Amino acid sequence: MMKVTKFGGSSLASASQLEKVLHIMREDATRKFMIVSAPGKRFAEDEKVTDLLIELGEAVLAGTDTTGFQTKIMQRYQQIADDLKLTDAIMEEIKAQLEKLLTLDVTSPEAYLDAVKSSGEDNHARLIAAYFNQAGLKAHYVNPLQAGMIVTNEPGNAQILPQSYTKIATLRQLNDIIVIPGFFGYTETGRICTFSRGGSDITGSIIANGVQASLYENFTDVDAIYAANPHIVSQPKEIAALTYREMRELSYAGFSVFHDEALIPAFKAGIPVQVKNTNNPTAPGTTITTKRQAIDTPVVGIASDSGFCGIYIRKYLMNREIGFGRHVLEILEDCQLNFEHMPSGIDELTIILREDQLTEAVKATVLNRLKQELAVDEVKIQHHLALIMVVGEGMNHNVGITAKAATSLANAAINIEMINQGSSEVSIMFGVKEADEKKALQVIYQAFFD
Ligand SMILES: Nc1ncnc2c1ncn2[C@@H]1O[C@H](COP(=O)(O)OP(=O)(O)O)[C@@H](O)[C@H]1O
Ligand SMILES: N[C@@H](CC(=O)OP(=O)(O)O)C(=O)O
Repeated sequence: MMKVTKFGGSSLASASQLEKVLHIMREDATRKFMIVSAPGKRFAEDEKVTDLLIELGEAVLAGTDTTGFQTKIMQRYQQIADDLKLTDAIMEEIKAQLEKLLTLDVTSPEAYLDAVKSSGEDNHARLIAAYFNQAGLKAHYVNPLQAGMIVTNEPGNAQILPQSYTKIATLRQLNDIIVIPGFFGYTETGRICTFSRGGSDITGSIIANGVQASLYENFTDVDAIYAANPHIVSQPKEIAALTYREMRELSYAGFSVFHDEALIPAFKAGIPVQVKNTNNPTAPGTTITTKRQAIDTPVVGIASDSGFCGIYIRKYLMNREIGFGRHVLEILEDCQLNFEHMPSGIDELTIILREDQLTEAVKATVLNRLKQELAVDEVKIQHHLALIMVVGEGMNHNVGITAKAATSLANAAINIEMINQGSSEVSIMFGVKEADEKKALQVIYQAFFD
């Protein structure tokens, strides 16, 4: 039995948090691989080291003063090192690593920013390994390159390459605790490339798959995954068990507690994922597996996210025009736009996408091409949409889920802009105006859980 244990930024934000983490790692000898994030927030208004590093990198690229950011970043590590009474050697190493960032090649700004961002986890992994050894728990820092994390060359959005897994499997032969920084890998040409934000969860899942772990533990700052975002719904129900599919839907739709891309590697190797609380490690947490026992409640969770828009297209007899949909999607592809949903009717089609992709120039191109090449009767963009996702594997045995959610919205006088349900029936999406997002989530939650 061998576990991969990932600690998020909030679990590693200060010396007192690191003491809890040491205790967690020490009390279970099967916790062999440890994946770490950069120091996160110690309190609500605090700054994450990753955010400070992004500001530092942007200042370097803009040629503006960087000393303020350098000082703040060094102080975060120094404070931890001082409180844990670590030797000077580790801070010398971190200082040298940070100084090196200022001398790196900036010809590719995106690649440069990734190198800067990745140092948050890299330096923290070095510090944590040093701390464990000083406390008498043998640990080794292993860089993602040594670990075999080879990724695509997509800065800020890397994906693991399949050949990585063979090398990762050899990590099983190493002794003691292996501390691997999360969030980044190396391209085939040896450049650092990070996953998307929150991507240390992805590293943990990849390592769990590669070493064939018996469990992937993900330690964070809540007792469990809740049925709704606790910042919007007060005291939501804890979820004891979820399937990979449910979790992927929920995390993609707004449950930021676990990265949606972190499900696939664990799922492919059939490794259960357990989300647990560093501040309350005896709480059972949430377990994510292929199947869960007793699907008694049809809905397990409700997620929401804002920042979407809809491109509404209407054309009489659209349904008879072969290739119409393909042509619309080709225009989106040419503009490098990702879309999320595509609800349609006989003479109409809506493409839902993240609003931040639609710059004025892209918007003009898309609208012009739709008008000219497809001779549509009407095309308009609906801005500021939020999507509410009602998720549960049990929904396909239950009639009336859509009606129940829609009734709760109607009773709260919230207009439904659109509804979409995939044929797998694991989720139903409701589009509402951003201004209605919180209220909509609260009333749908009440309808299913109160
Ligand atoms: N449905 C949910 N269940 C639990 N936590 C949630 C949920 N939705 C959002 N969160 C937020 O996710 C946070 C944990 O994720 P994150 O900040 O990424 O943690 P970490 O620092 O461990 O990586 C929680 O503190 C909580 O505010
Ligand atoms: N530090 C990175 C990666 C990460 O996973 O962080 P956290 O575990 O704090 O969500 C980020 O902020 O995006």
